Amino acid sequence: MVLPKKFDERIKSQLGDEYDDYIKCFDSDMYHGIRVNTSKISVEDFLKISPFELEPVPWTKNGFYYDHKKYTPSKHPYYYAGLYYIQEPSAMTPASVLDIDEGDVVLDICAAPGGKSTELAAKLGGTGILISNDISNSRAKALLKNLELFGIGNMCVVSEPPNNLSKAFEETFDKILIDAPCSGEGMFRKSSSMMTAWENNGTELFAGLQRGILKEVCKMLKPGGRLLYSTCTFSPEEDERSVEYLLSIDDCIHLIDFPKYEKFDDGNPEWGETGNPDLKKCARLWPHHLKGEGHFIALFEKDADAYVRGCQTYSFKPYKADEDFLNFITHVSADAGITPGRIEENKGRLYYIPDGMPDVKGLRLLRHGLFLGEVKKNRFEPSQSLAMYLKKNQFDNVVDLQADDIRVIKYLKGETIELDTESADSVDSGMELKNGYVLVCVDGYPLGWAKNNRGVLKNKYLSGWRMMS
Ligand SMILES: C[S@@+](CC[C@H](N)C(=O)[O-])C[C@H]1O[C@@H](n2cnc3c(N)ncnc32)[C@H](O)[C@@H]1O
Repeated sequence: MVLPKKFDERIKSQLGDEYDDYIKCFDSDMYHGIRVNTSKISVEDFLKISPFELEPVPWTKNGFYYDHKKYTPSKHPYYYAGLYYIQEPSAMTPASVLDIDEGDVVLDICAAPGGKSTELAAKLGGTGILISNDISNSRAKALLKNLELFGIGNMCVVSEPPNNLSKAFEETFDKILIDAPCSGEGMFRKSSSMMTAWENNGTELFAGLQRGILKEVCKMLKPGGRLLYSTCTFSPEEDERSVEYLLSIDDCIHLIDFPKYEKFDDGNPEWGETGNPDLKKCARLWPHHLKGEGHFIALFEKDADAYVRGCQTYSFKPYKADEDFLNFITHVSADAGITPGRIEENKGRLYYIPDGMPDVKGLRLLRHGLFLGEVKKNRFEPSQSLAMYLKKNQFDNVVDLQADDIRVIKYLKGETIELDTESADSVDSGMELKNGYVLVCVDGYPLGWAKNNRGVLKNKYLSGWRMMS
């Protein structure tokens, strides 16, 4: 492994005696992990059905290592059911360190493709709101898909530069995550292209970007709110010195401690410019100390005075439901929480707007709330996101197949499937399958829609989500 020369010199001086241990890491493969989507399934229940042998990631409750030579979790039907996210284990740390309380309004400002947003959303447990942003529109599309796959409805996906967000969301958020664009030194083992990018860009470019983001983000945090800053790089300019930058521009913001796994290192005041001893409150994850690729984490809190500004909530003209939609929604149980008074219509597309949604008008939105489906001539077509949002028992016409049933793969590939009426595929005992929309599930977890006509299921799985070969 030939590391970029400038990086090699710097890391040698940073690590001193530990340099050789760090270099030895490149003799072995990177670590691979999955993180259980606790908004769909508890860790305990997932472990009962897990198709993979798993080993816990010691610093997060729902993270596990898997053997990537043995398993391909991205091809299993449970992945399509949104039961887990495939994530490098140290990247699981930021969202696990940022505590989320019921009803929080949360911003993930550099969110794509959603590794941390999906966990923040799961921690909200259907309460509050998550605003997930990424400056790159194409990356924000992948973010939206991952949030929808996770079954998240109380969210908004935005693609804006931070200065536009800070104009719209003054002191709005209880929690903010900045998983900053960085030089990615912790990704060198994952891909040698990261080293080429490092050589082309260096660390200064990212340090500048990070300061631009931090400057805007501190304006959006509520008094008493918490902000987590993370990178997957080791360079002091982007870690301790970015933290010092934030402390220098806002007197109300200070670093706070958080519980650290025993193999996390403290931040290093000597790598900053001010020698601020509080930098020890940050955490550094090094690949030669633990089973992960590396990360840097800093947790901040904004001083709270008596006054906490509320946020202006989104106002909309509630949709006057037409008959086709009303017919469909009778099949959805009330505990799914889709109250007709909070539905907005835009050119035939219906969105459920969760309570407490901030005013997002004027922003470049990819999604606000839960996309329910489209009203077409004489019919309502439910969306893929609605299928993923619902629990099996919240729809009254369900086909539940087992993961090893060949028809699951056929369904995910977009094929028509036939039901074996003899063996009663609809697991809901006594429930007779009706013609019309059915929620297709795998082992009790929704995958998408199909339209039943006497045991023949016409495939309605979203074409862009289909399983390839
Ligand atoms: C480290 S990645 C985020 C990974 C993501 N948090 C996850 O866990 O999947 C950084 C992201 O920041 C985005 N980005 C870069 N500059 C930005 C800016 N000024 N404002 C918002 N996002 C930005 C990039 O497009 C990139 O997707």
